[in-house]
Amino acid sequence: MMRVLVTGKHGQVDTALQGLGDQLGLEIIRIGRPEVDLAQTDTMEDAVRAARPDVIISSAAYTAVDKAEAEPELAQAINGEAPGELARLAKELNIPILHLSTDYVFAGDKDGAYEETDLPAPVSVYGKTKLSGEEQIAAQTDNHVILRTAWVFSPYGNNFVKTMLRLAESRDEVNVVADQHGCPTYAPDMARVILAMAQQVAIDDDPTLRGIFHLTGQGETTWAQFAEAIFEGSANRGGKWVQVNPIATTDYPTPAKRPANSRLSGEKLDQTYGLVLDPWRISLDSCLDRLITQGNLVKDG
Ligand SMILES: NC(=O)C1=CN([C@@H]2O[C@H](COP(=O)(O)OP(=O)(O)OC[C@H]3O[C@@H](n4cnc5c(N)ncnc54)[C@H](OP(=O)(O)O)[C@@H]3O)[C@@H](O)[C@H]2O)C=CC1
Ligand SMILES: Cc1cn([C@H]2C[C@H](O)[C@@H](COP(=O)(O)OP(=O)(O)O[C@H]3O[C@@H](C)C(=O)[C@@H](O)[C@H]3O)O2)c(=O)[nH]c1=O
Ligand SMILES: [Mg+2]
Repeated sequence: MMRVLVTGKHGQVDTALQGLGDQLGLEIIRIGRPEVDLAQTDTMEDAVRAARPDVIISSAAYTAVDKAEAEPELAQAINGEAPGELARLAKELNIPILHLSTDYVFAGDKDGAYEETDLPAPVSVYGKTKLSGEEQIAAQTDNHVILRTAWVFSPYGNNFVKTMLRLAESRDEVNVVADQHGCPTYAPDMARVILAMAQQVAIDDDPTLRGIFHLTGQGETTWAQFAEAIFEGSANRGGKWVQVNPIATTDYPTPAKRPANSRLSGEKLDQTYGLVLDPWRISLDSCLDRLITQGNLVKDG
């Protein structure tokens, strides 16, 4: 049975990995706070070795994009240094490491979807620290896969879908930016693809399976259109409908700058691994089924 070490114990992606791993009969060992604090890299080694992993999935991160602007050192420790230490351990253990990164490594001024060969140029502290993590992984071991994903949503943790459903409880309309374009990605769908990739790299040393891959839901949207789809889906399930007023980014000031276009191309993943994620609208239906129809919003929220 493959032993998979995952960083993060309460996040969207680590929770989805645990759920699917259990179904597939894989041994998923999650490490995180309080025992392992990625801001204290010396807390990691014992826990990683004790897990005797066949593969490491580095998912935990400092993901509060706006707050990171005020805490750059902490964000760098967690998003930059900790992945480097994990990759050093992976190298010592002679196992592959799969590391989650973000669309926010890009500046957002490209016309089309970003490919793996496009040059990152992050415009936020979060984006800069995540790029540093990519670089530190690559510096430690060739046996790595960097998975850039985006706009992650799920029934777990904090995400835009749950924020919108929560806003619906107190508002009849909501202003949402309509000039930022990206690809919403469903955590359980990511888990399917990530575990398939992990199983493949664990048994195949082909270098073309390694390096950077973009991993996002099919299709694209804006935050405003995403919000509209969320409220339509809510209304279809007997939940509340809220009017979305599309606004410009300049009318929604935030501490962190976000890319105007961070759409990612999934072509390399499809061509190399033959893996694609589901269209985000289909996955949104699954997510809303779990949050509204099955009434998990309060329980998980
Ligand atoms: N969410 C998104 O929209 C996107 C995410 N990504 C990337 O995907 C990965 C997974 O994201 P997601 O699951 O959404 O993240 P979440 O914010 O849902 O979860 C983050 C996890 O990291 C853990 N963590 C944070 N700080 C520390 C620390 N100092 N020590 C130990 N654990 C820590 C959290 O633990 P605790 O509960 O204790 O805080 C939590 O388990 C991340 O690498 C992220 O950068 C990329 C693109 C989009
Ligand atoms: C809540 C809200 C947000 N917004 C805007 C702010 C922002 O531009 C956009 C999304 O807001 P959020 O704060 O939910 O999303 P944000 O924290 O920017 O999400 C990012 O998280 C990190 C971890 C990533 O890696 C990215 O891929 C991306 O998913 O919507 C509105 O316009 N109206 C609203 O009511
Ligand atoms: Mg946020």
